[in-house]
Amino acid sequence: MAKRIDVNDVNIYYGKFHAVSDVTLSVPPKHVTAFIGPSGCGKSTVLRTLNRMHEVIPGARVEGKVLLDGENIYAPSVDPVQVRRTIGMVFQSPNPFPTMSIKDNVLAGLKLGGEKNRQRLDEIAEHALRGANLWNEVKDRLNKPGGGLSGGQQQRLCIARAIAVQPDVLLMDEPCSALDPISTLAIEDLISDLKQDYTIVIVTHNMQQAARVSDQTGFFNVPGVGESGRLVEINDTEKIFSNPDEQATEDYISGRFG
Ligand SMILES: Nc1ncnc2c1ncn2[C@@H]1O[C@H](COP(=O)(O)OP(=O)(O)OP(=O)(O)O)[C@@H](O)[C@H]1O
Repeated sequence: MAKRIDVNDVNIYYGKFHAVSDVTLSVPPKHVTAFIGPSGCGKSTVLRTLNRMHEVIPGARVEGKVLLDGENIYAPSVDPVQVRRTIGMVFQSPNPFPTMSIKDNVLAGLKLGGEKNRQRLDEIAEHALRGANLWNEVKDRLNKPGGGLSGGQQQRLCIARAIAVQPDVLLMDEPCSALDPISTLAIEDLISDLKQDYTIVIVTHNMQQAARVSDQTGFFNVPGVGESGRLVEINDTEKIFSNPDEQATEDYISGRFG
């Protein structure tokens, strides 16, 4: 079930480096939210705090609250592994297990969770592969290695793996940056389909992509080298790209910097 995320006054550190300052934003369910901004402004860092992936980096820490339908995912009683199941992530380069079969790749997260019923696993694999728009291309070779698929197919396999565990939210960190234009369009179409069921947050370098796929867009910026990144503005995508509130957003989207 798609859920809402509220980020309240979040500050993010790598050791002593204060990488991102004072981020407050809301991500509505069944919408696509895009994060854009110049390199190093903290887009991926903020994305990783939304499912506690940030914590796997030694020395990294977060202050503030991230609420999933009102529950703070950083509360001491919350298990970060469970958070990462509920809030799934798709990475920049497709990262299937290359020698593992296509089906087992899709089911990797579920099997870790202990599900053993074969018929149930087959149904879930088909459902996830259909959801990721890959079923027709792979249904006759489910037992062949995931590494044998094209880059775009591998990325859709990773999306199938992420949705197989039935998350509430999908985070995508530049999911198309390693893909050709046709595979990119396939993933963008898929994102538009997936938002019927999921809350989606995507980091992208490609402003046209943000304009094409997202409902709201957050623009991040960093004032200078070694300074903290900040969220300059978050608004409806149409507004960000036509009439943003902040001059810095206007300058960025019109190509004056970054
Ligand atoms: N593992 C890390 N250790 C230390 N500093 C890091 C680490 N990862 C990122 N940073 C720093 O945090 C800041 C934000 O980085 P981040 O990768 O979030 O930016 P970004 O906007 O996603 O950049 P890009 O568009 O280039 O991917 C940068 O100054 C970066 O050097």
